[in-house]
Amino acid sequence: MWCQRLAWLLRGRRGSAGRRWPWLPRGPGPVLAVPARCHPTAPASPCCAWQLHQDHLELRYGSTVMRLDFVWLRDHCRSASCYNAKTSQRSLDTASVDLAIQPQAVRVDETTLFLTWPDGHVTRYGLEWLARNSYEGQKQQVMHPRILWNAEIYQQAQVPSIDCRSFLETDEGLKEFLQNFLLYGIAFVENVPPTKEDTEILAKRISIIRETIYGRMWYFTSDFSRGDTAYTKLALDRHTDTTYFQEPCGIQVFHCLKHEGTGGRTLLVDGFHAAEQVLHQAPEHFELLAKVPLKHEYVENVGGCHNHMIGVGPVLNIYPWNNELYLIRYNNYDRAPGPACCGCCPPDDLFPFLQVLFVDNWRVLHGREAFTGYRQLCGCYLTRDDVLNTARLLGLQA
Ligand SMILES: C[N+](C)(C)CCCC[C@H](N)C(=O)O
Ligand SMILES: O=C(O)CCC(=O)C(=O)O
Ligand SMILES: [Fe+2]
Repeated sequence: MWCQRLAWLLRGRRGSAGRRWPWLPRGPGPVLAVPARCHPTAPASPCCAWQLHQDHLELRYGSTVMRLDFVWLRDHCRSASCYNAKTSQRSLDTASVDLAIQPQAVRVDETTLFLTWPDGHVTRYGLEWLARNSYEGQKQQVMHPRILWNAEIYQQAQVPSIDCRSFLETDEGLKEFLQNFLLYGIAFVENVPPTKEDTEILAKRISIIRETIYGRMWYFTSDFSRGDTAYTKLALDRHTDTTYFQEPCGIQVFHCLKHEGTGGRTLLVDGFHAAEQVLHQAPEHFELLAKVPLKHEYVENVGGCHNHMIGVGPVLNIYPWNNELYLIRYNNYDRAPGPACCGCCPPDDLFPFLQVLFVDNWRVLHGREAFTGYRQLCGCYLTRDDVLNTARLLGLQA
């Protein structure tokens, strides 16, 4: 049961959350004078009918049957005194709504629901708006469309890299890039001059750079300037970064500026795909990975750098209200002493890259092969909200 529900949530659909608005009143209350019977609206809109119940209105609009609680209907009123359309903010004090409120009169025409409340206040709702914003309407929407991948799926999909100029200069280029990023959790920009400054321009096109203990834009090479394996020539097995932050960085940008030597290829694993495999093959392990909190820490005492960061959380982080997996925290290097963790990362996906790579650090694990010679990368972390904000402004579902 748990297993099945999670299976489709991994692919980014909305769950049938167990409980509806838990803060709404339930149980006996005054019964409406209007008997519960069906009110078809004008013959011109046969697709809409409604029925009053004790604490809610049932409204059928097209194929959507909505259960609209009276408190919800009063609270969401879009009249000028209840809602500021200029700021898109609610002005109504929700706490002032009588929890036993019932409308005095209800009318529905082809496009609009009209409610008159006991104090005479009138609320109007567009039926389209209700269908989009009601629980039932939202439940049907795909919240975060995703394509889960392994090496074969990703290669077959032939996801194009976006040209740097198109990314920087056109909304279409940026939108295509973000669509790929949202679907796969990784996306590439090609033909970027190999400098930190050019990489920064790309980062700023989609987000705000998240400054961390590593700085804002960083360079790194195998000089052990920081107390971390990333600053060596050693292989790095698959991991997500900053697991030792309370909120791990949302997105990581990598740009390989120079490599005179061998090896050093980037490994990428879609952690959500891996989680899905675990869910099917060993649901009890999935549950363990979702339940057992692990402590991660970053203890650094190298040169002038002194840091002690701690972040705690399970490997698989799941929203309790809809069972959606939203964040993977997996870094065996940075796991602090404590309970053991089950390895959860099946096959490796290998990517040589010279382009700028954007990685969803909440979903996709990265690593690298050991290498020889001089290898220099630059990059930065991005704030997740700002990337999603840019995507939404371009009309994408994020
Ligand atoms: C990316 N940059 C080189 C700046 C830092 C690397 C941080 C490495 C750390 N072990 C972690 O996984 O979070
Ligand atoms: O050197 C690389 O390609 C990646 C190193 C790494 O994991 C990191 O910097 O976060
Ligand atoms: Fe890393």
